Amino acid sequence: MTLSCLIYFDYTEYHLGQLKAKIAKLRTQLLEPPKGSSGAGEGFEVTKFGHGRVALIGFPSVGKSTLLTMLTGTHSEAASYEFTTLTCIPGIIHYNDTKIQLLDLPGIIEGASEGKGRGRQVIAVSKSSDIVLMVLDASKSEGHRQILTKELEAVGLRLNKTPPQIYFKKKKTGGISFNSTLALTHVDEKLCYQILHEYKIHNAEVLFREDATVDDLIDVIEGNRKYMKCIYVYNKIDVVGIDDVDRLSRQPNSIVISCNLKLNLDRLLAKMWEAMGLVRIYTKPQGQQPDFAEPVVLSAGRGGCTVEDFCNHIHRTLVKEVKYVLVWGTSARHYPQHCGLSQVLQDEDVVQIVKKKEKDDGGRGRFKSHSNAPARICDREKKAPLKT
Ligand SMILES: Nc1nc2c(ncn2[C@@H]2O[C@H](COP(=O)(O)OP(=O)(O)OP(=O)(O)O)[C@@H](O)[C@H]2O)c(=O)[nH]1
Ligand SMILES: [K+]
Ligand SMILES: [Mg+2]
Repeated sequence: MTLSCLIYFDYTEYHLGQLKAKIAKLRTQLLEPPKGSSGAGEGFEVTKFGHGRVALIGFPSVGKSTLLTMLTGTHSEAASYEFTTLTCIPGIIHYNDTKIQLLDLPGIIEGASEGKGRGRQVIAVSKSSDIVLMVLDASKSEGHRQILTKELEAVGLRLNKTPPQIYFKKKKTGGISFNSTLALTHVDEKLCYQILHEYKIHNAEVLFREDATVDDLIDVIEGNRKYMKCIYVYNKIDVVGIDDVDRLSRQPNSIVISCNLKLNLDRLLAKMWEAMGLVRIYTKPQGQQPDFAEPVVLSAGRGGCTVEDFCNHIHRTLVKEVKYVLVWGTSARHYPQHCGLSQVLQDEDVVQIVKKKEKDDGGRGRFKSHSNAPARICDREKKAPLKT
């Protein structure tokens, strides 16, 4: 069913929508890196390493370098003057049997997205990361968080947001078909046409599945937005009052720390790990103990990490050979559970692949010694021991 828009838009609304589309278009053109370059620039071309990448973003002198040194042990010069750091400095965090690359970056200021300071390079590096830690000085203006969010939004980064629920597909013919599954209050058919017209799109299918805004529609048409998780890290809580600490720590996606007093750094690591959505899978060869020393580490992504993702990670042709898999862990209803390729795996699951030509050994040779098994599996086995 199509619900057309019931509200009345005046001229200003249409005009504003068109203007927004024009600005978004120009910005995209402006930000395109020159052909053949990654957009990062000298001092910023750091090779990816480990199971995930985290960027430290913030105003100058909020304590980014101090934090990198504390969390990774890699020294990054810290000092009381602004712009101490001028390039990208990588370090490694070892956490939960995984390696996370942490990147220290120069401080950025208002206007960074337009190239002020090393803003462009810093933002290009953040875009290549899996999550962002926005480091803020707890004693400074709270407006800093909004300024930085705006700078990152200007270059297509969307922090702690999910992609708009708008289906959009360009067509070769047929004109524009505009539909929605609910009443819309921000965009109507005419406004949508005008915006598509701005992009010289005359044939397309548009379906609104939520009451999205003009900005959401432009994001979907532009298609190059990056949706990332961001943790707001309020540093230097040693110099502010307890009321401020309390207030800041209650904000969503936020954590308060003090590098000087080594306060709350373990909680920061746990929060960072959680935000990264990594899934550790332990493999168990036929008739042998699981390999608890080195997990296969995958990113859960939006749809979760499936058995198929796991197989593809090991070898690209493996999927074709799989009859089914045996799974132990929180994703299994009973031990071991026979699963297909679509089973969504969870952190610390144990997986044994049974290939088409192989005989199922029933998961034998498992967990004789539980000493180094993931805690969740040990707990479960204590309650209902496995038959071997
Ligand atoms: N009081 C207090 N000072 C801190 C803390 N962490 C860092 N600092 C100080 O803040 C100053 C700036 O630290 P840096 O680590 O250089 O900050 P930065 O964000 O890397 O700065 P730029 O590289 O210039 O952007 C230094 O004098 C640090 O000693 C903290 O937890 N409390
Ligand atoms: K500094
Ligand atoms: Mg620094």
